[in-house]
Amino acid sequence: MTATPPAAPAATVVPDWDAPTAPGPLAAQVEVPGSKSLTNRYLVLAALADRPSRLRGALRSRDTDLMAAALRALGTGVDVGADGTWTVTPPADGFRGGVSVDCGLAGTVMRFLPAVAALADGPVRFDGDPQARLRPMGPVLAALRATGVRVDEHGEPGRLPFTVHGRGPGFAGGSVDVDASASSQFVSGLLLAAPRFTGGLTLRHTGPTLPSLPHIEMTVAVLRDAGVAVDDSRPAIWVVSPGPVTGGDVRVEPDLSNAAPFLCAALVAGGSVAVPGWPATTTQPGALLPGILERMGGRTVLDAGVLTVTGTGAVHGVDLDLSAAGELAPTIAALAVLTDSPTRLRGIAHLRGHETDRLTALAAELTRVGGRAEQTADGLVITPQPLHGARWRTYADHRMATGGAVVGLRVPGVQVEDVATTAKTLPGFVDLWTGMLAGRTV
Ligand SMILES: O=C(O)C1=C[C@@H](OP(=O)(O)O)[C@@H](O)[C@H](O)C1
Ligand SMILES: C=C(OP(=O)(O)O)C(=O)O
Repeated sequence: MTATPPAAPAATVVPDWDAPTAPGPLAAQVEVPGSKSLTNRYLVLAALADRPSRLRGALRSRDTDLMAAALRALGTGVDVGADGTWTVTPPADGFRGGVSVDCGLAGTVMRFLPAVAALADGPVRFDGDPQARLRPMGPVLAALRATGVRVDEHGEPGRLPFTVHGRGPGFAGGSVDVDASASSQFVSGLLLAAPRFTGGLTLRHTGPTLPSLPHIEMTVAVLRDAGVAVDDSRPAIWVVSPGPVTGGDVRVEPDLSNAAPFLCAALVAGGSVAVPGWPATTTQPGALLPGILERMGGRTVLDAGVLTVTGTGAVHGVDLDLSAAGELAPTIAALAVLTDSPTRLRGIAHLRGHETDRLTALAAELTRVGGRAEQTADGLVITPQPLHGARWRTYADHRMATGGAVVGLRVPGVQVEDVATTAKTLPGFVDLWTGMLAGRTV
């Protein structure tokens, strides 16, 4: 008799997703859900505000659910109505300590909430997914310590897990030097809570580079919209005055970075993809997409708030500094392997500290499908080659998954591992993608 090994529990088996090839030129409209970055900023500001707020068009996803859960643990009321409107009620008696925050893999949760926790009336413990424990946190913890907050680290220095010992509503804030070359979120997180420090905050960036400047401008813009005085007149120095954060109603823009794979599909397959709700002006780094896609062979038209991208199937390589918009890099890198000339992406060394080491992950997966992809000190060089199907690994990274979908449009047999990881910021991704390929309005 042969002994059969016990079957693995069914729940651990996640089937790969066969990325569909494009059936022909596209003619689709895709309604992209709300911006992760704006939703999580508005949630934090609403929790710090002087009255309840309502968020319309907010993103419902793992990262925003984690932010809501953390703010609830700290004593904030966060309710999602049947029509998708979020109501946020700040805690009447200040933030509650003695609680834990699960950051998942969300940079916005792990970087935005430690400064809020400094206002809590006791210790707040932070932890997250195994991969979250690899993401850099040190400059945030050092800045809090420099202003008198006790922080206990429980693992590797400068990483999750750690405990912030809240100083209560009388926390003074002060003046800090922060090296934010590894993530703009170090700056954003400290600035967002700063109006509630009794002395406000002066923050000076000291590092050699500063990625994702639009995301810092987004932070300054949402603070000003909430009535907070922010002086950003000197380069790399921000001064936030103490004062009330005005609550109220806000509408969240669509997530332009999540629009990227859909818009890229028009270049790869030919035809057109339209995204409604495209803002005329925005601080989202996705605002750079039309210019990038034009350089790569697309035509873009913004008319009455609808961005339409039209392609022919011919895609060209580019030399691109993506430091302002690093979160677009996985999608652009996936597109770049389908071009007729090499691409160089620069200014994105900090992607090594994203959901995964994205430069290593992209080089590995683009090579696995037959492309040539080499890492440089601050980016990637991608040279198109004849491609073939393969299992596309995703490393728990939503943008690796959507990148695999882009490659699969042209390359038969791309099987995307754990496509459900897209739920980090875009839970309905597969339905939107298949709807787009069927030429529907989705
Ligand atoms: O503040 C934000 O909402 C974000 C800032 C950026 O982080 P980095 O500066 O770490 O790249 C971006 O990549 C991330 O997706 C969202
Ligand atoms: C870098 C990203 O996320 P996070 O907010 O977790 O840093 C991203 O969404 O590309």
